[in-house]
Amino acid sequence: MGKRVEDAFFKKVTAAKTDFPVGVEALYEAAQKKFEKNPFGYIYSGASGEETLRNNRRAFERWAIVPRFLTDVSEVDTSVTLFDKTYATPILFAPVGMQKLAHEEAELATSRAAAKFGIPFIQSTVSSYSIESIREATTDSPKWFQLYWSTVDEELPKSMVQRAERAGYEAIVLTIDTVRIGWRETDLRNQFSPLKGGLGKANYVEDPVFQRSLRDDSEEALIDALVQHVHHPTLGWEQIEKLQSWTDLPIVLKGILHPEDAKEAVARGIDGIVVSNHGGRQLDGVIASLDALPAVAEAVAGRIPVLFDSGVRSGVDVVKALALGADAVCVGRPYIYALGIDGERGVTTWVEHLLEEVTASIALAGANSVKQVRKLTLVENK
Ligand SMILES: Cc1cc2nc3c(=O)[nH]c(=O)nc-3n(C[C@H](O)[C@H](O)[C@H](O)COP(=O)(O)O)c2cc1C
Ligand SMILES: O=C(O)C(=O)c1ccccc1
Repeated sequence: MGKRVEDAFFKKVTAAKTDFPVGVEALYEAAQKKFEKNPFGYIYSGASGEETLRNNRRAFERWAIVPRFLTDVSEVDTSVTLFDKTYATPILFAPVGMQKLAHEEAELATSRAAAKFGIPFIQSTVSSYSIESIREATTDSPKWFQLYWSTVDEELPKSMVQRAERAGYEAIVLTIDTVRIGWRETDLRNQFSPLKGGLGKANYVEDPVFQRSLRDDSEEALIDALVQHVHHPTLGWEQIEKLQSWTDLPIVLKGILHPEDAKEAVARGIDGIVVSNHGGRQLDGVIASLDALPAVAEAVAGRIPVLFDSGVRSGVDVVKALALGADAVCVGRPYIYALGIDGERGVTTWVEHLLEEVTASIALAGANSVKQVRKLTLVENK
């Protein structure tokens, strides 16, 4: 007898019909039906004319995989090693704030779903549940903390980093592309601001440093302080040096698009970067994230991990991003749609589909590990 091959597709297609939407179009449509108009607008939309949002997807469609055959792909190793830790898949959940917009259980549900697969959950500074309560919900699973700097009081980011460290988080992801919020026309039309609604306050209200910045105990004072702390237009390398002095955790800069910024990060002892344009939500008209990836990966030349996000919607997309130089890939909106559609169960089903597609795609491309995926040939479609 030869090796028995597990074909997840064959099993699924012959099993009882799944009631969860299959594929990105169906996921989007189901989410649109389920969500209220304004939160949905906030989640799906991009900045200004949404040129970058569209280009993030177009960039994926421009690349084509040139597969190899007649190699043994009976076993596919999807694991990756980042900062000396090995994770079962090359996927991470991108930091998405205020997940109560999608579901009452918010990050408790998404972090639990991620935990089932050993997927690192990157918790946002503006999450709906605090660092401590998410830790409680998912004690042993890998979690990273995304930091928004505060220009108003630098003791606040320091305090948050220390809380994340105490809670056993494994890395700090400093977002550098949100010195202020992008020009979001859908939200302007809808007059919608989740911060104004008090969402995203959980990490702040539980922080003693934040408490001392409140002028009184009104809801208005709280929201005012929240908005003040989130913006950080003076963020620079000087502040990053302070961050490095506060923690021994790996520091990852999220939002790199220029190879020179990537080189600077390496030179300054940064541990990792995320090539990202924030899902087209910040400056519209910037380069598609996937178009920025090859040059950034070349500049980094394997010295630190290069992560990628913005526009990943399928297992094939994951393979393309890895082949173009990413060491691992973050997904944003799709897991939030799945959360809104069916809570923890929805996110779990969506991840199952994604991972099965990742494995099938790697094998069909003629690779049997992430290392081999990174050597695949990709060409630009004519
Ligand atoms: C609703 C929403 C909220 C987000 N909140 C944050 C956040 O708090 N911090 C952060 O660094 N990025 C945030 N992002 C950006 C994501 O981390 C990620 O860069 C982006 O969603 C990736 O693109 P994708 O949605 O096309 O996968 C948010 C994105 C969305 C859609
Ligand atoms: O909406 C976002 O993309 C985002 O990153 C953000 C930034 C500050 C406050 C709330 C959300």
